[in-house]
Amino acid sequence: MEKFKTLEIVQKNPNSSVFHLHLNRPSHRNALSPDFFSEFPRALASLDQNPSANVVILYGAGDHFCSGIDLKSLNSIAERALSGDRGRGGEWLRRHIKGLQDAVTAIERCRKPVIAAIHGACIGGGVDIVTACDIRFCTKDAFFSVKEVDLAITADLGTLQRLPSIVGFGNAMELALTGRRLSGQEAKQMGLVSGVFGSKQEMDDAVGFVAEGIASKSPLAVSGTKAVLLRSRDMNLEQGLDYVATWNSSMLLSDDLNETVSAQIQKRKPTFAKL
Ligand SMILES: CC/C=C\C=C\CC(=O)SCCNC(=O)CCNC(=O)[C@H](O)C(C)(C)COP(=O)(O)OP(=O)(O)OC[C@H]1O[C@@H](n2cnc3c(N)ncnc32)[C@H](O)[C@@H]1OP(=O)(O)O
Repeated sequence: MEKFKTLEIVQKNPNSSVFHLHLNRPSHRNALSPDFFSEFPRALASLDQNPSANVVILYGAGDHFCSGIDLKSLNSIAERALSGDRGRGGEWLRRHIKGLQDAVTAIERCRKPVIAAIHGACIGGGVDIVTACDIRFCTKDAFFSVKEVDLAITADLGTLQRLPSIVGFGNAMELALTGRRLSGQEAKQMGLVSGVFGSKQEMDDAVGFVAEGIASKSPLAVSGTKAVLLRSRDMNLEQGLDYVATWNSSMLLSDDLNETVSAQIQKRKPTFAKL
């Protein structure tokens, strides 16, 4: 497995198909550096391609989940964009931002579900990341902030596009315009997270349980559910129904379907081939 500077992939239990991906720069509160943006899509692609991995849990190492963009990297971005011709600098900046967006969207490109387990701060770019995740849980001491507006930035790595369908348009607008801190408890009430836990250990245990449950299901059906829900989010009802009919016309009649039916009749747990 590739070694990363800003990330660590851990398979806690060799018999489990749940893999952990740690944002691993705790001395900087897991601030998102240029190295992170090149490593993150590679890490997710490797998990996508790893037949032993069915589910990924995303954690932050140390006291916080993520402190957002590495503030020092913003200077070098500005310097590069402002050196030389304005138009060409702007064109470079547009491509650069799209590259950063692409790194976050790697979460959605991963066919396996990615679950965010959030403790401490989840700020700015951290919110971009967790809103691209498939499920979110947090501790009661977690806090969230769509902080960009306070740095004179229009958030540009996905929060403004993904947050409204998670918490509703009005809540997303209020959070993004104020940049205010949202507590773990309020994040649960708003629907940003599916559960809030008293301690990190409690969250780790509960998230591990949820992940193992998903990992025990047909990997084909799980990846199909992720793919179809994500595409349907961006389509109207008719297009979404058409898309899932086409999807299932090629993937419904799998060995996994026979296996689940046989297992139910034989009162045993089903086993599935890897994806
Ligand atoms: C093209 C643009 C694309 C994307 C743009 C995204 C925008 C954003 O992400 S906006 C959000 C930016 N982030 C912040 O404003 C958060 C800043 N950090 C904090 O508020 C706090 O550090 C904390 C996360 C609440 C944690 O507090 P604490 O535990 O007290 O740690 P500190 O002592 O503050 O920090 C320790 C150490 O980490 C460094 N650090 C923290 N955050 C960042 C960061 N975002 N970038 C770079 N470095 C960071 C901090 O400077 C300290 O370093 P020392 O060298 O030890 O002093």
